[in-house]
Amino acid sequence: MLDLNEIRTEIDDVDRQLAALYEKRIALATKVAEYKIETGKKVFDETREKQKLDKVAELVSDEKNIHGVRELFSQLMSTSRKMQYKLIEEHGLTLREPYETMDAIDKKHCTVVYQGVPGAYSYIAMKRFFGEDVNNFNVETFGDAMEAVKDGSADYAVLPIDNSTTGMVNQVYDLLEEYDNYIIGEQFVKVEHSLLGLPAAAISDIKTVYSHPQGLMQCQKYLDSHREWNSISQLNTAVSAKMVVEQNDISKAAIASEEAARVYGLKVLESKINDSDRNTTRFVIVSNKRRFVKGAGKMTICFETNNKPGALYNLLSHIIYNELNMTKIESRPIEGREWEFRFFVDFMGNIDDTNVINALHGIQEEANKLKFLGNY
Ligand SMILES: O=C(O)C(=O)C[C@]1(C(=O)O)C=C[C@@H](O)C=C1
Repeated sequence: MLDLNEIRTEIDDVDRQLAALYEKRIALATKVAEYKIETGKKVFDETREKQKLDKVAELVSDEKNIHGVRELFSQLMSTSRKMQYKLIEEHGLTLREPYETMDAIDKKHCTVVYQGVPGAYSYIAMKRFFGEDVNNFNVETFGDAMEAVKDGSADYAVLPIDNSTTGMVNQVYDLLEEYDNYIIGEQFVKVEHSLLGLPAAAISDIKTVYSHPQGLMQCQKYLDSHREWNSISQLNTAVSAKMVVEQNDISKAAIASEEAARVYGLKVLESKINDSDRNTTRFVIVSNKRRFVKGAGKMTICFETNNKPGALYNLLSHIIYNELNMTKIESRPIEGREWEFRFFVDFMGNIDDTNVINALHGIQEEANKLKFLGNY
């Protein structure tokens, strides 16, 4: 019978040696870092790492250990790189582009653009974030909103980015990558649909219901209980409300927000008719300036990787190693490159935090392309 304690004592002895050797190795890597600081040579040397892994594979006597020893040394070199990035940043050699901070967003003296029409959920998000009296205008598409921020006709745009039921808004993610605009705030809005009719209408009068396809889908159960109604898709929930007013027909109703009822003078025939009472949309506030609120606690970045095993794992390891809490990851196909993806990652932290700086330095050096999208 083997004695577990005895084996563990031997393991402890091996680990003591490993820890001492690890320290010796890191001390040498520190010297390499000093050399790289002086010469400006990049930390990540892919060729050297490949040679190293092949070399250590030759050093093991049992073939079964090749895989393990390669993995061990790739982790050792990964940690060595992260230590070097930290030293380089401490030396003032940052890869960060300049940015400004502000105490707060001046919500009184700004112009805000949103996509849609008054009463739409973007309009509600805008009012919630900037206040009722905000100076604003609306445009037809998300791209128009990004353009208005880019050319300065609006200081900020309010754009829906994720919904708790239906997921990411693909187009907004793609626009964030395309434009040099930055996220400086976010606003969550609980999406609560109501059935809106003309002031003279009663539920028993309704024959036709207008809404955005999402609005119809999110109220499927309610609509199933009124199968005699005819459902018709429209561009927008608020546009549907506007149509009910324009057609002035008591048999027509819209599924939209109560805010839309107020804006268009409609009557709420039934409120909270959505199937899930946890339906929430996250909106982002976007600016063309790299100016972030002091103490902002969430970062959004976007990066591309090679289509190689472990590439994503390696990039995310910078977030883990620097003890940052990743809250979201999404991927989108890269246009023109079949089956290659770009990743959007949210993690908690401020652009001035040392661990954020070190993680970004590592990702910037090791990703094909890193784009910093905001701090809010
Ligand atoms: O040899 C170097 O250039 C180092 O920076 C050291 C080291 C290592 O730890 O072995 C780390 C990173 C490089 O990608 C390659 C090797």
